Amino acid sequence: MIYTLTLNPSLDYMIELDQVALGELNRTNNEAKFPGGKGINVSQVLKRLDVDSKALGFLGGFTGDYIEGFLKSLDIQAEFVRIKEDTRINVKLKSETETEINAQGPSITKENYEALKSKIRRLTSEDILVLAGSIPASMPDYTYEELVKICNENGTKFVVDAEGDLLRKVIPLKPFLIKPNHHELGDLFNTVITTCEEVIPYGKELIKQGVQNVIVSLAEKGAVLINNEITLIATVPKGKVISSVGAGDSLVAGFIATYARTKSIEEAFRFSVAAGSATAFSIGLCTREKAEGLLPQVTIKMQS
Ligand SMILES: Nc1ncnc2c1ncn2[C@@H]1O[C@H](COP(=O)(O)OP(=O)(O)OP(=O)(O)O)[C@@H](O)[C@H]1O
Ligand SMILES: O=P(O)(O)OC[C@@]1(O)O[C@H](CO)[C@@H](O)[C@@H]1O
Repeated sequence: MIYTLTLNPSLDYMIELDQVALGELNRTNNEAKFPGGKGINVSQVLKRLDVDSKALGFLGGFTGDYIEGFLKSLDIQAEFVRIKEDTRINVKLKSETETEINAQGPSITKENYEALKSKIRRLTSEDILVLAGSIPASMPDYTYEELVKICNENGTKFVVDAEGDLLRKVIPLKPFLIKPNHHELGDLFNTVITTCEEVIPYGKELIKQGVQNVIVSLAEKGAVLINNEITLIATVPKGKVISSVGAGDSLVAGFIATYARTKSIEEAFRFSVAAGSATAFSIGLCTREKAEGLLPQVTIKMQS
């Protein structure tokens, strides 16, 4: 079974305005609410690709009820630890450019965390755990490290989509896949990366340090996959970006779903890029049809 873990889910409140005038009253042209948080998005895209998963994490308050109800209506299995405070609300503002304001998240008690850990302890070598997104500010930055050590004890494969120290600390623990974007990769190595070619030496260094597969996304500039055997560079489809929220999560879901079906890294990478772009070109997350429609535009080049 595929499990997704969202320790800091969100109700994503998307608002569209022609222009934002700071310090003035602004009125929207359009608004929408979505259940969000990276792991929850991965579960939603997996569902659209006909792959079942179970969503884990923390949910609380009216925002937590909304997300739980929404997942239920989509027939996505979920087993969240209920917490006292409200799940956060993240604001996604679309005007001439995209701006995101992500909240820090609720307090998590020791009991909440213990309850979560006991769920992770039940996973086996047949399972895969996707740890995605930030963690509530009240939790320490070794949280993912602690959780993936439990995975390693039980032979559970794991994928991490996170940034900064959360990501850094899991690298030696041999994740099956990590998916930093080029900014996040640059942060890991204290440098600035702007092209697919510049990604390669840093990606290879991550493989040396223990990562099994790394996909680095560079939005419209392409994506790079590196493992012990191959380095692949993908072109990205062209189109009108409606909202890129969840594009990275769709890439992760597209990769996992296709790899599970075909065991081909190259096919999985190609579909993952199409799925990421299909989301960027949609309101909300991609559909299977939209991703498949973009596949012919994704070309893969093998690098030495
Ligand atoms: N402007 C764009 N045009 C086409 N495809 C895009 C664009 N932006 C994102 N994508 C698609 O989405 C994938 C992930 O995008 P990106 O590199 O922005 O990841 P991310 O920063 O993790 O995304 P996010 O955090 O917004 O979910 C890209 O590999 C690409 O397939
Ligand atoms: O604050 P985090 O956890 O890093 O990111 C959370 C978030 O921006 O990621 C998803 C898109 O990838 C959104 O649904 C959500 O609001």
